[in-house]
Amino acid sequence: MYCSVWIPGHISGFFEVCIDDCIDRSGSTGVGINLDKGLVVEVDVSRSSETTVDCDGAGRLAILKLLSEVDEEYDVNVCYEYELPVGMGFGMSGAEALGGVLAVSKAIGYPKTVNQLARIAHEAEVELMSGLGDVGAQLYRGVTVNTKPGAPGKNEVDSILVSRDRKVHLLTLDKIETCSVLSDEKLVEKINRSGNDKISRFLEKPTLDNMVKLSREFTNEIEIAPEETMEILNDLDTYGVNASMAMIGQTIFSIESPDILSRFGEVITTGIADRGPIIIELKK
Ligand SMILES: Nc1ncnc2c1ncn2[C@@H]1O[C@H](COP(=O)(O)OP(=O)(O)O)[C@@H](O)[C@H]1O
Ligand SMILES: CC(C)(COP(=O)(O)O)[C@@H](O)C(=O)O
Repeated sequence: MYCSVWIPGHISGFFEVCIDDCIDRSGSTGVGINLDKGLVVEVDVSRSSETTVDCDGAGRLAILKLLSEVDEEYDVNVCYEYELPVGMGFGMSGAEALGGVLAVSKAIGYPKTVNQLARIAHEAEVELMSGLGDVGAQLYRGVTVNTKPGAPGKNEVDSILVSRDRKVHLLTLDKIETCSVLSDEKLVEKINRSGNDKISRFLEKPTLDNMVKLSREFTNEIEIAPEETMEILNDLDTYGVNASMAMIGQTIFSIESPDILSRFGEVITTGIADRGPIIIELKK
């Protein structure tokens, strides 16, 4: 049994961490952009005497959680085709988890709604601290505004529509392990103070340009950007380019002037996703 799915990449511009004992209330609020580059997850599944899943991280945990709900045992072979780099703030761990459960449920014919599946992926992400709001946002297209934290179905995600020709330009520098930031209490306090202010101010003027501007203020205030990233952002200021850091990775994103951005390294240009997850192929 085989299934392949596609999940959009997601950049968070600013966010607030909201951890609760109950997974349905645990996650984040914040504003982000779903990209038309993302992750393809392919799974090959066969019946077995013992369940095995041959990948790591959020994808593995999410698939194991899903399979713990069924009586049969399966061998799951997982293959990822990353259209964006991992660990650089593109929600690839969320895409692994969401893509994994969507593909396996289809492959084994275990019917569940999108929110039921996404809740499992969200739970895996929150348990590993590899993401908080990505899975909830990745179900949608465009620019997402997460105003109530929690598992998909219990959270509240609004969005803004932007013209199809808007692009996002990305300069990827290095990885930052998401859980290393989220497990630092002092840092989370700083993130939450700043994030809360940016979300309110975004809602007063919900535009893509304002999103990038507020993201940049957030980046300045939370002080997690490594020196090289901050230097490039400051240089971009002198050229009048509105840019910020993708949370949480050493990636600079901008919605203008790819020519100026490319003076600092190779630039990836992507559109803004006009769809959420899709099933590419299913073979029983
Ligand atoms: N606790 C963990 N154990 C194993 N793998 C992990 C863990 N946390 C994250 N990962 C894996 O590390 C990679 C990077 O995750 P993350 O830092 O969340 O970056 P991204 O910004 O791409 O979502 C992903 O493949 C994810 O599944
Ligand atoms: C910013 C982050 C907490 C992590 O994002 P990533 O590093 O891309 O997994 C995200 O999940 C969010 O809640 O907005």
